[in-house]
This record gives sequence, C-alpha cells and structure tokens, in this order.
Amino acid sequence: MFELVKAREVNLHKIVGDGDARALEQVTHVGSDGVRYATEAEIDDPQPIGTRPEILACVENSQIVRRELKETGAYIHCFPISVDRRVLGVLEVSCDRPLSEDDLGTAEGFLGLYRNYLSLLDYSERDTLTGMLNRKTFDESLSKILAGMAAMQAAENDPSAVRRRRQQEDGNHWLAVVDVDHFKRINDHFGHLYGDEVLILLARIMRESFRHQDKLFRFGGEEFVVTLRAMSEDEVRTALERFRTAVENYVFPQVGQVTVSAGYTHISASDTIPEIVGRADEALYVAKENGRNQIASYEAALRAGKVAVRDKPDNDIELF
Ligand SMILES: Nc1nc2c(ncn2[C@@H]2O[C@H](COP(=O)(O)OP(=O)(O)OP(=O)(O)O)[C@@H](O)[C@H]2O)c(=O)[nH]1
Repeated sequence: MFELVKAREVNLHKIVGDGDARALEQVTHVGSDGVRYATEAEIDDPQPIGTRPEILACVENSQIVRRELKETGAYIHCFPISVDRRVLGVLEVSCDRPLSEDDLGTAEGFLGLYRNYLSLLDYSERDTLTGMLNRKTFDESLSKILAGMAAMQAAENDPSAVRRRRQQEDGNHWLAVVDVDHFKRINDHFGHLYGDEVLILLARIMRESFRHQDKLFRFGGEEFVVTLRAMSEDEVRTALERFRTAVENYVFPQVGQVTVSAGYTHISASDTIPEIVGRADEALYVAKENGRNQIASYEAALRAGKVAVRDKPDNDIELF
C-alpha cells in the first residue's frame, strides 16, 4: 500500500478494549524510514481512541474517513478492518494528496483480502460459542510466554540486555483456571440452551473484568483459563476478585445467580504447560473444597500445607 499509493506513511492499528475504554495499539508502521513492528512495551501502553477523532469516526461508522491535517499538509485516510461486523482494526494511510478513486479501489481490494485472512485466523483461533481464544491457541500462547521468559533469563547476565531486563521487571506471568460452580445443576434445571447462554454471558463479564493484555481462553466445557502479567500476587488476586464479584452480582436471565471459583499460580521459566495448569487446577480444587465462589492461590495453599509440592518429572524424590 505504501508503495502503490506513494504514501507518506501507513500505520496498522488494532482496537483493544470495549466501549469508552477502547484504545489503539499501533501494530505496524511503514514509512520512508522502513517497516517497524510494535514493541512489547508499546503493546502494553495503547493510546486512548478518543485522541484520534478520525480513527474513532472510522470505527464508529465502519466507514472510510478522510481528514486533512492543516499543520502538516497531510491527508489521512482511515480504512476500517472488520470481521463479522466487528471493527478489529484500522489501516491509516497518510499522503500528500487526497487518494483518487482508483487508489481507494486498490486499497479496498487489499483490505478485502486482508479481512478474509483475518476471518480465517479468527475462526481457527476462537471458540465458536463464546468467541474466546481456544485450547489450541492456549498452547501456542503459553509456549510463547515460556520461550520469552527463557530468553530473558538467558539475557540476564548480558550487559547489553538492560532493556530486556527492564521489561522483565514490568511483571511476572500468572495463570488462572476459572470454573463455573455447580454448572451441571444449571444444565439439569434449565436445560443446555440456558447453560450455553450462561457461558456466553460469563465470557462477556470476563472480557469486561480483565485488562486487554490479559489473555482469555475457553478451555472446554465450563472451564476458562486466563493468563495475566502483573507486578505482584495482590494485583492478580484483585483482578480475579473483580471478576468473581461481577459474576456473583450479575442476574443471569432465568437462571439468576451463578458463581465461579478460580485457582491461580505463578509461571516460572522452567515450567512446562502441564505443570502450570496442574498447579492452577490444584488451587481450583482447594477453592471448590473450601465452599466455592472464591479464589485460591497455589503458592498460598502450598504455604498453608493444603496442597503438596508437585513433583517435577525428572525428580524422583517426593515431598509431602
Ligand atoms: N450447556 C453446556 N454445558 C456444558 C458444556 N460443556 C460442558 N457442559 C456441562 O458442564 C457440566 C460440568 O459439571 P461438573 O464438571 O460435574 O461440575 P459442576 O457441576 O460445575 O460442579 P463443580 O465444578 O464441582 O462446582 C456437565 O454437566 C457438562 O455436561 C457446554 O458447552 N454447554
């Protein structure tokens, strides 16, 4: 696009968050200085959408919007990128002149291909009932987190890697397994259709309760998984408590009150995926045993002697 329409610059923005909290994550920038992809720090710090009125208008009306910037003489063109009538992002093309009808047609052609590509990706990555990321995506996403942590650990003694270490100081990774309490009763009393409706509404509450950087997955059945990045265990607990109370206070159509329990654990670079999920599952079991509608930490349960140290596969010493 940059070369075809002889643009000053082309930026691809992703829309994150919902409603008034919507923000822009600049994914890619193409300009005379080359191509640049967003760094992790930029992804963690998106720009409120209200600061870019032309992009906001493009998203709200799902239409191409053009704006002339008098101070720089640039013409900004914003193209909505939507999948299933949801605007997921905006392509911003900045030129010295307004784009011609031919240029607009070319851009639309490219965007059509890109939308199809995104919609295929979306279909393979998401659970069809709730729209949440699916199990397959979970494995890929957690593997990426673990690989990133291992790389940072390797860079720890390298003096040129100050920035990476600083990123590491931005927080630790945590994983929580969330499970609906007595979901079988909901299905048995009201039928599977209402059960499904509860899952869809829960997914919505979940999206509203966590930050956009946190990743939400439907693990199968009535079990959900969240991966979070936080400075402290307190921050993780606060986020999970916010979600738990939001569910407890929500009146589900016909069904009434529904509660959830969750177990969470800290992720270490030396962990494997089954170890992490296994620990969060043990914490979830503690929360269920303790009366449900609550959050339990694996590490706290371990300190309190409520769970045993989990054995590493290559370690034949059992600790009780
Ligand atoms: N409606 C609906 N039900 C599902 C789905 N997937 C799994 N289930 C049901 O979820 C229920 C899970 O029940 P259990 O694992 O026994 O646990 P529970 O009743 O939630 O009880 P606790 O977890 O111990 O609080 C089963 O009845 C499953 O049939 C789904 O996609 N839709």
